[in-house]
Amino acid sequence: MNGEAQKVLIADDDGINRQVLATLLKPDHVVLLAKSGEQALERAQRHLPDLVMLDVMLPDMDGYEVLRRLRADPATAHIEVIFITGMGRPEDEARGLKLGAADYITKPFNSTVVMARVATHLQVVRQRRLLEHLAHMDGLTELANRRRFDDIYAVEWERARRHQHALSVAILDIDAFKQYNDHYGHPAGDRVLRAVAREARSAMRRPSDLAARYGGEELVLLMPETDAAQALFVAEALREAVAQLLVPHERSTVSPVLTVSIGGATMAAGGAEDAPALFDAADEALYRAKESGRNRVNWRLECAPSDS
Ligand SMILES: Nc1nc2c(ncn2[C@@H]2O[C@H](COP(=O)(O)OP(=O)(O)OP(=O)(O)O)[C@@H](O)[C@H]2O)c(=O)[nH]1
Repeated sequence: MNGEAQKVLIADDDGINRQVLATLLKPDHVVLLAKSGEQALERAQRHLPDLVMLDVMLPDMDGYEVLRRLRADPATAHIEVIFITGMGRPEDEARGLKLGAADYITKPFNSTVVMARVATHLQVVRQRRLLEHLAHMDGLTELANRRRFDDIYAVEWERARRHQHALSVAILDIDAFKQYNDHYGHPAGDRVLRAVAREARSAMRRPSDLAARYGGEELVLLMPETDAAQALFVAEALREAVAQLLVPHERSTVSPVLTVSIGGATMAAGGAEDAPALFDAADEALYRAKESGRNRVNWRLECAPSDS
């Protein structure tokens, strides 16, 4: 995450200024260019740069208006903006900063100072991203945490409903994990949880798939645009992959090695269950997988389409 070059959008109607700034920034950053306010907004929305270097005087709208519009759109609201301008009066600078600009640089500028300020602001962006990432992550398994799952689940459920896509969700529970902890110790239990999490992560092949840690020893899998047959296949492969880790579990009544049970449910394209009902169906399927002997996958094949 830290190694990627950060994107800087330079919005200035003066070709020479654009060139000078681009030459300074190109060695270490991905540079995008815009000549007008409209172009700056369009590029910002499309490329989501980390930082915008914004001239106050643009032909179609002033930089303050560009900044206001960036802040008004949730997708671009958090992009850092540095004003870079010939208007050096303190009131101009105060106005820019009040609107939420990170910095204000007056022309003619000193290249070394510009570079240093850009580096400082990009560092802040990097640290903020890292904090956001950590806030969404479970520390033990490095999977997404429950909060992250709940957010993504709500978004994907709504997307599936709107576009009439299938949506599959599964809950995985380690079998006889209490006995594992009791017999092998909690640190060994943690190692096992991490190993199962690694398998869950690698079972999630598509970019929109998500594996998350839902609670103590429960993981959840979210598979958008995946019908019941495909999701069941993935879940079965994951169950098998965990068994194939061949982690000895002397106290399990299910198998001599560590196993998992998985319950899943699929909202069929056009189905109209609500998001909690789909999750409850997966939970119910997990309960049945446990009840019928563990080390198995149980699927609620299709959620009933709505009557309406
Ligand atoms: N090592 C470790 N154990 C955890 C963690 N979170 C929860 N657990 C343990 O997971 C166990 C869950 O136990 P139960 O809910 O009884 O489930 P189980 O023994 O797997 O029984 P079945 O699911 O019915 O097969 C408890 O012993 C918890 O202490 C964790 O982060 N690390």
